[in-house]
Amino acid sequence: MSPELRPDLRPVQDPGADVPAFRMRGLSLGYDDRTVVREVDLDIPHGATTVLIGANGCGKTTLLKGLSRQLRPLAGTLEADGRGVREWHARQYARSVSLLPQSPVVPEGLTVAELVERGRHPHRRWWGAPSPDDDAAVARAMELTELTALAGRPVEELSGGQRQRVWIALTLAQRARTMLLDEPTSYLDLAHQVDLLDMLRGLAHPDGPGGGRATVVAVLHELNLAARVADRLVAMAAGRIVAVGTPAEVLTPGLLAEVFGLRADVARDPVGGRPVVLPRGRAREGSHPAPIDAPVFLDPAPRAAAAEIGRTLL
Ligand SMILES: Nc1ncnc2c1ncn2[C@@H]1O[C@H](COP(=O)(O)OP(=O)(O)OP(=O)(O)O)[C@@H](O)[C@H]1O
Repeated sequence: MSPELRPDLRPVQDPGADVPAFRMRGLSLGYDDRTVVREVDLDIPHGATTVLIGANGCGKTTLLKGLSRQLRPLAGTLEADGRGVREWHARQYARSVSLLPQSPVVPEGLTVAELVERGRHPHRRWWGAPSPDDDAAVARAMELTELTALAGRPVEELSGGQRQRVWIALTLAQRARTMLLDEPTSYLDLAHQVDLLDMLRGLAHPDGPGGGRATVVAVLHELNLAARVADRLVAMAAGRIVAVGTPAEVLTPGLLAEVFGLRADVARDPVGGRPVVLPRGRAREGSHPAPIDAPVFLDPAPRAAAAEIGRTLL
C-alpha cells in the first residue's frame, strides 16, 4: 500500500457546512460500570465557541473525554464530522480534534519548544525531520502564547501559568480544526485569561485568523469569562444537559440556582451587552447566606474557602 493511501495520511475531508463538529444521541459515558454522563442529545456546531459550564463533578471533563475518544460510549452514538468516532483512524482524528487536558503531566527534560513540537506529531512520520510547516506552526503557536523568549527553557522550571501556556501552544501547534479545552485558563493571570479567550474566539470568528472554520469546545468555571467568549453555553447538572443557548439565554438567576445552588443577580455588561453574574450567596435551604458586603467570588474553590471561613467565624 502506498503511504499516500494510508488512512492516517489522507487529508481530512471538509464535512460541509451543515455537518456539526459533534453529534451526540442518547450518549452515556462513564468509568467501568459507573455512568457519569447520561443520555445526552446535543449537536456542537463548527465555527463557534461552545462552553460547558456546571458544578464540580457534574461530568464536563467526562464529556470532553468522550469527544476526544479517551472514553468509549457506554450507550448511544457519538459522531465527529458526520462519522462515528470509532470509525476514525487515531492519527487522522488527532489532526482533526485536539485536546488540552485538565492537568497534563509535564514530561521530564523537555524544553518549551520541544514540548510544543509534540503538537505536530499527528502530522509527521516518525522517522521524518520537522517540515517547514511544522516549524512555522510551532513558532506561530509560541508567538501567540508569548513563549518565544522561553523556547529553550526546561518546562519543569516554569511557573504554573507559563506551563499552562506551553500546553495551549502545543494544542494550537496541532492545528486541528476542533479544539477541546478543559479549563484552559487555569493558572493564568487575568490578562492572559482574557488574551487566551479572545484569541480562541478570534479563531472561530469569520473575521479572525481561523476564518470562522475553527471550532472551540471549552470547559470554563469563570462564568463571566464564559459569557464573554461563548457563542453557545451548555449547562450540565448531574451528568445531563440542562440548558443550551446564548449566554443571555442560559445565565439566568433560575438556572444559576438550579445548576450551582447559587443565589445571583444577572446584570448586563454595558459594553457588548453580555450577561454579568453577581453572586449573592448560596441558594440552598439551610446554607449560610454570604454577608451583604462579603467579597464576591465566582470561582468555586475560593467560594468554598470563604464559606468555611464564614462558618468558623459565625
Ligand atoms: N477516572 C475516573 N474513574 C472513576 N470516576 C471518575 C473518574 N474521573 C472522574 N470520575 C467521576 O466522574 C464524575 C464527574 O467527573 P468530571 O471530572 O467529569 O466532572 P467535572 O464536571 O469536570 O468536574 P470539575 O468541575 O470538578 O472538574 C465525578 O463524580 C468523578 O468522581
